[in-house]
Amino acid sequence: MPVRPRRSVLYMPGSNQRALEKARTLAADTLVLDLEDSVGPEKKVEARDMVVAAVKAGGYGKREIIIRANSLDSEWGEDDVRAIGLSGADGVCLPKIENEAEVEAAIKVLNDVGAPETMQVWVMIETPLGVTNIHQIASSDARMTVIAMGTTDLAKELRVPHRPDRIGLLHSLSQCVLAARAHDKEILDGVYLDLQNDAGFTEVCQQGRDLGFDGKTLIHPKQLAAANDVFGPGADDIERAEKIIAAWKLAEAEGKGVVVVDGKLVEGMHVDEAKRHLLLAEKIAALTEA
Ligand SMILES: CC(C)(COP(=O)(O)OP(=O)(O)OC[C@H]1O[C@@H](n2cnc3c(N)ncnc32)[C@H](O)[C@@H]1OP(=O)(O)O)[C@@H](O)C(=O)NCCC(=O)NCCSC(=O)C[C@H](O)C(=O)O
Ligand SMILES: [Mg+2]
Repeated sequence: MPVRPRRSVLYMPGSNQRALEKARTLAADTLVLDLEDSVGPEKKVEARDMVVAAVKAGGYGKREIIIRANSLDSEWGEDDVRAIGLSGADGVCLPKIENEAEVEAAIKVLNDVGAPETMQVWVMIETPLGVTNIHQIASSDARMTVIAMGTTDLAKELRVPHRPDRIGLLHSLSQCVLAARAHDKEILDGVYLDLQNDAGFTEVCQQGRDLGFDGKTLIHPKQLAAANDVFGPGADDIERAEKIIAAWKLAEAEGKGVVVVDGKLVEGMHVDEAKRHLLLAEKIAALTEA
């Protein structure tokens, strides 16, 4: 899969015009314009029209634009997916996915409406059944590129408390990371709800990165800087990646398959990792270029 930065993925209610406007100026890699849980039933249709109009009006620069639809089994889901398919957004996010058939059903709606082939499908895993079936879900159609954890719903369904160490969620989170990697998908950590606790937010970002997530889903602009920092390659990573690649070139010229950099053994897989860090850093820089 091509490398694409998704360090910071900001949700906003599709019914909030000010947020849809403000998002054009925010340092988010991806925006998720929500039609599901943050929009009340009486505003669903209006919000759908608002997000489609906002995407068509443009002004979001190089930010990736995803629209979260209502479930296909709700009264709004199918019309949402149809409208999103023709909206010009980069993808549709499907909430509470529990099996591959639900993904295929949404893809059929996209294909029937003539959505571009490049339109991505994101799946949200936020129920015990979704976690249990994650390998089947992660192996579905090539349009399916990203798995996003819905940890608020999942914690409720599992009946686990929101603890700082997320002990009750760790098994599910790691299962989903494993499936994402096995099937070459990207995976995003869930949201952090306590907007007053900046230190706690940074810690949970670090935990997510260490568990293997590519980025974090967010609910407020104040969370962007820490997520971008934690999930981006830092200056140290870039310096080490450059050293590894330079040392590897020399080693190759000498016919060696291993080399030691700053006292640590480096082999081919470290070189691949170093190249990925540099590519990600390049793509991040490109996002902010005019
Ligand atoms: C949580 C909020 C309701 C707080 O909103 P507000 O009181 O307006 O915050 P501020 O006054 O601090 O806002 C400051 C400025 O930033 C803009 N803003 C705020 N939030 C966003 C946002 N998400 N995107 C874009 N812009 C935002 C305000 O407009 C202010 O701008 P300005 O006028 O220039 O001062 C609010 O943050 C919010 O609604 N957040 C998103 C909630 C949401 O989308 N929820 C659904 C997705 S998460 C989910 O569903 C969980 C998942 O499914 C699971 O199960 O885990
Ligand atoms: Mg949810």
